[in-house]
Amino acid sequence: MTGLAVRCRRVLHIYRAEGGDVVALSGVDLDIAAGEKLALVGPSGSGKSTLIALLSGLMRPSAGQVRIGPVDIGRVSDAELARMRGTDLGVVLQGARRNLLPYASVLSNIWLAQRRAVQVRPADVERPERILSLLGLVGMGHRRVRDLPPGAAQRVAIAVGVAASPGLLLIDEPTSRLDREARDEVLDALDTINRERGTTIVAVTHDPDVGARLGRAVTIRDGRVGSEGREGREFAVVASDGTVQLPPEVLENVPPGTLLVVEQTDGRLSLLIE
Ligand SMILES: Nc1ncnc2c1ncn2[C@@H]1O[C@H](COP(=O)(O)OP(=O)(O)OP(=O)(O)O)[C@@H](O)[C@H]1O
Repeated sequence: MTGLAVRCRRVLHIYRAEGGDVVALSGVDLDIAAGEKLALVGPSGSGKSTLIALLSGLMRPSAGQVRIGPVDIGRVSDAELARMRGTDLGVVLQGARRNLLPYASVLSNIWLAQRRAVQVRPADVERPERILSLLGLVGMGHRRVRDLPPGAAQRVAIAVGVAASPGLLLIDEPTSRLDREARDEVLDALDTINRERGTTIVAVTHDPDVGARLGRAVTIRDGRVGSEGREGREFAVVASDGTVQLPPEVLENVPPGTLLVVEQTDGRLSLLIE
């Protein structure tokens, strides 16, 4: 299927924990066009994995709207959500081998991932050999997953993630613990999938080069969109409630409660400390 667009509005997510509730996301506004590639970056604990879990339909938001294509994840039935997870949404968890059956062959892993889609929309499902070729894995179909080097295992995990031809591929840390060559092969594979199939790709990463390579890098900070990098420039982002996060280096000099005067002149917006 072709790429799916994503729309998040004022997304809030709270984990109910014994020691007290944790607000993991506190008003995320984010639009991703169909067929776009995007990196989610940000400090540890800022909410990236929570956002990916919501986009992959593993959890529903506590409040706000998460829309994948035409579907509102918060309102759709459990059965429909389960169908989407086996077909429209491809998920690659952190650590390639967590996504794979180690004693099965590469081709068996791909066939298993296609089972649901073969029943629901067979016309969209590509031959496994074609998927191997998309990911630069030609000739590896009969190898056992446990015998593969880390870079190839990561590409097999991605092959499994895209096996059902999803419109949205979500991938957590696609290049962590890979050497430079393997990392480039993984990034090339993501480019090929995006270019040839129009799949929307969202990757969580701590690697700034991955963010730069994907073209758009959204920084999640304190459970919200903190800033966005495009073509080497970093931008502040206005949220739907009108708030803007100041960059951390600016925030160091502006303690909470500081009064600012906002001035707008000829397309220029200035914040002045009184
Ligand atoms: N199952 C859970 N129960 C309670 N709190 C959780 C749970 N999962 C995550 N959190 C908390 O929610 C917040 C956001 O966590 P999340 O894992 O989404 O951040 P992250 O940006 O992905 O971090 P990392 O880069 O370390 O993976 C953190 O404060 C975390 O401790």
